[in-house]
Amino acid sequence: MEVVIVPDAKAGGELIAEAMAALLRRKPDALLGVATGSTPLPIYEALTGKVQRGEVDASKARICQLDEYVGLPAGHPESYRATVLRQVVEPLGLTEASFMGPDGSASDIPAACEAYDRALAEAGGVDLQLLGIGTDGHIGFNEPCSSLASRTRIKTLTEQTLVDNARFFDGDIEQVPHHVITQGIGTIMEARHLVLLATGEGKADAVAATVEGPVAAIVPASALQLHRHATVVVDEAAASKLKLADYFRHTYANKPTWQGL
Ligand SMILES: N[C@@H]1[C@@H](O)[C@H](O)[C@@H](COP(=O)(O)O)O[C@@H]1O
Repeated sequence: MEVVIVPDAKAGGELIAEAMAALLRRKPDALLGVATGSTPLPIYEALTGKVQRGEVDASKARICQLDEYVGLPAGHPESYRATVLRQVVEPLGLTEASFMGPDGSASDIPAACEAYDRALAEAGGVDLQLLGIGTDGHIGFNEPCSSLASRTRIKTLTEQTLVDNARFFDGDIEQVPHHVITQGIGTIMEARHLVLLATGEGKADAVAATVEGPVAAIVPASALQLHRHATVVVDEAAASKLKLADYFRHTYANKPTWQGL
């Protein structure tokens, strides 16, 4: 696992967007797994800027979703499908034809979950999966004690996540769906490159447990320790509880430039 400490969220966004652009230059039809929440917004902004300035061609890129609420009416602005279309697909100049996501309004949820896992595999697998992290260490919507081998399936949100996400629903916790579909941890681990961005002091405990704690289902993001190509990008605030922060700074500062992320 590589840990990169950046000065702030904007620098993290720029660094990761450049890694995505480099991937698209090598593989124009790369399948990019995207995440929702506030954290990845600087990535999408930076990548859109690169596309608009002609620094990278994203016209063949394919985008896939990490997770989704269950039971929101189709087209609800806070569904993750609508969010990803608004924040990523449209700004990159893509259409829904380049986009894949699980169907949170399906009548047969287990079938929809299986279909999504199958669709990801049939698409050749995810090339680069962006991840945020919940304050409780979740990735996607894999809450603490999710199986580290889990596949895409339905999950129930913890009280903490309901509280954290109420801000997207007018601050009203009653409006936050209790159930979600999420790529499982086993599914996420099949992506060829995992890139987790965490910013702000509120994520410092979760980051420390993810990077320096034991691999344990109580901290779902700690599964990244078992991935062959996982990059954790953190700003100074989110890095503030890392014991090895100076080592991480040193290794990144001395990294050969050809290596990329
Ligand atoms: N399902 C999403 C996660 O994918 C995201 O990482 C997390 C953190 O969101 P934020 O980046 O807004 O803190 O929120 C939600 O729970």
